[in-house]
Amino acid sequence: MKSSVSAPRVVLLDIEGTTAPVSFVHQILFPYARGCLKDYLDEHADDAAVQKIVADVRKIAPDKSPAEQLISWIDEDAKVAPLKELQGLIWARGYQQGELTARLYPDVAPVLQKWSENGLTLAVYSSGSEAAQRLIYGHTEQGDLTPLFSHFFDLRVGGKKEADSYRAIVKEAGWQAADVLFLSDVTAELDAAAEAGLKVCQVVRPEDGTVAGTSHPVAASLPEAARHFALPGQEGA
Ligand SMILES: CSCCC(=O)C(=O)COP(=O)(O)O
Ligand SMILES: [Mg+2]
Repeated sequence: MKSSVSAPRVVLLDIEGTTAPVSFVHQILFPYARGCLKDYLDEHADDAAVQKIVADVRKIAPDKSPAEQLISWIDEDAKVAPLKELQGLIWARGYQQGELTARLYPDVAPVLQKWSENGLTLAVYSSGSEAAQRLIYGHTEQGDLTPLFSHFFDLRVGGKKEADSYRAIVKEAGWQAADVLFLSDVTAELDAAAEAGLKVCQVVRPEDGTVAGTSHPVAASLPEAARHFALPGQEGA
């Protein structure tokens, strides 16, 4: 009997914990930004982008020095737009100078290639800024993967735990919610996406120690997620 459930046409992917190890983000990227932050703010004090970031930080936290506030946010892993914008600017220098290379899980690049070759639309939704997303996929150990993606969504559409953010994404991209599969390691993000009508799957990477939830399908890798949703790229699941 033919299934009445349609296969996804679009795969929307979280980054940290889904395509890139938490350890790469927390042990490489965040410390790199933390170490350079004060010097970067001083050296780029005249740049319009930095001035906007500092003004945005002052609006949120008027009683603290912007640099100290930004460092506190890094330490708390706060998903705050001005911090994410600044991290993207700082990491750009690291990638350009060859000090940073993005580590993805080994299954990721082959599956993304396979999905793209088979006509699936691929998109990113991460708390990291669009610039940071383009950097990470532009400088992977497997080369530049940015051409595989049609859209890069960040906190400008809203927080990842808000259903309205997913509604805004499908509207902006002109997709039908039911055609989109969202992959993330975070249950609250999946709850929000499911509330907006997206298909969802939790990626539970053993290396990250992610705790599996009970309300959504679970996969230990992208090939396993492909198998759940009858997508190509199931080899290696
Ligand atoms: C875009 S790479 C850096 C990721 C990052 O800054 C972050 O906060 C991770 O958030 P995600 O939404 O990808 O889990
Ligand atoms: Mg994540």
